Amino acid sequence: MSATIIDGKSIAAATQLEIKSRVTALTKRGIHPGLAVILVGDNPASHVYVSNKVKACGTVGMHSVLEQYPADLTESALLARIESLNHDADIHGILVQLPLPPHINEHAVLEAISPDKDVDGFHLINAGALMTGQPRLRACTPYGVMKMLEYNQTPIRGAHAVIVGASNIVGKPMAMMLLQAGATVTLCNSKTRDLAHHTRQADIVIAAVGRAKMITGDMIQAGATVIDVGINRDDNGKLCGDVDFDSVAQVAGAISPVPGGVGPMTITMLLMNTLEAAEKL
Ligand SMILES: Nc1nc(=O)c2c([nH]1)NC[C@@H]1CN(c3ccc(C(=O)N[C@@H](CCC(=O)O)C(=O)O)cc3)C=[N+]21
Repeated sequence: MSATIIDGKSIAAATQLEIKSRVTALTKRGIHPGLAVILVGDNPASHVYVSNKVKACGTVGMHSVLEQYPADLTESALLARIESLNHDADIHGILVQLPLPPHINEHAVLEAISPDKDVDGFHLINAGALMTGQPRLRACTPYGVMKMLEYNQTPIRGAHAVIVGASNIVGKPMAMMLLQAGATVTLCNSKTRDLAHHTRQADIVIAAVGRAKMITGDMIQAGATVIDVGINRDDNGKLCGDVDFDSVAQVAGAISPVPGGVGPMTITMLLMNTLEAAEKL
């Protein structure tokens, strides 16, 4: 193995220290940053993620509330709850954990959150602001990936970045952030012909497809930086990413692992967004 490991856990810890001192400073001025997390239904993975987010708030000295509702909560009840949090002076960030039960319209819920409290960065206003180069609150996962690239000192200006996966929550905002930082961006999707042809030309590969170990060493240019956004279970039920770590680590210059890569950074940037939302006040 030759690649440098981009250790999301330690970058997350360092970033959380910075967040913590800014939270302390803000609290001294009488503003105590607060996050509300709403979980509807009983998806077991969501429970784990949500409790990790609430725990992380404690680590940086933020206030948090976790609201859990049964899977049959009506959409109008959820919208009413969001509206009340929009006006709650103790709450600076609102996160509604996805996925929602099928009877609830996800778009309607995301647009109901005040853009100033939309710490997921999923509201149309925040997505549009990023797209037009005036970023406000940014989607946490791609924001975290940018931090990881920065810590690794991966050159971005003029580099060719290939993103695999064009979702609204990762691929598309990732493309905008890399573009803004001066990369030439290729955004691949499930219909892309000859995916390996594209990934092999990349200085930076971002894997965000949701298919276990589908990016293999033969698809990577020697020395490239590879960031793995995937969270899957392999045949043995073990947590793994979209990148086949063992083969890619032989050729890449740097690689982020799963677990311990993008996941901890996603949570950290959620805290950063909540802090930024509170500081804006
Ligand atoms: N409104 C909303 N915002 C989200 O940001 C959001 C969401 N809904 N729904 C689900 C996904 C998933 N997600 C993760 C965050 C951290 C880890 C994480 O920290 N993972 C650890 C491992 C955790 C484990 O052991 O399962 C790691 O990669 O090292 C994983 C997944 C946020 N999401």
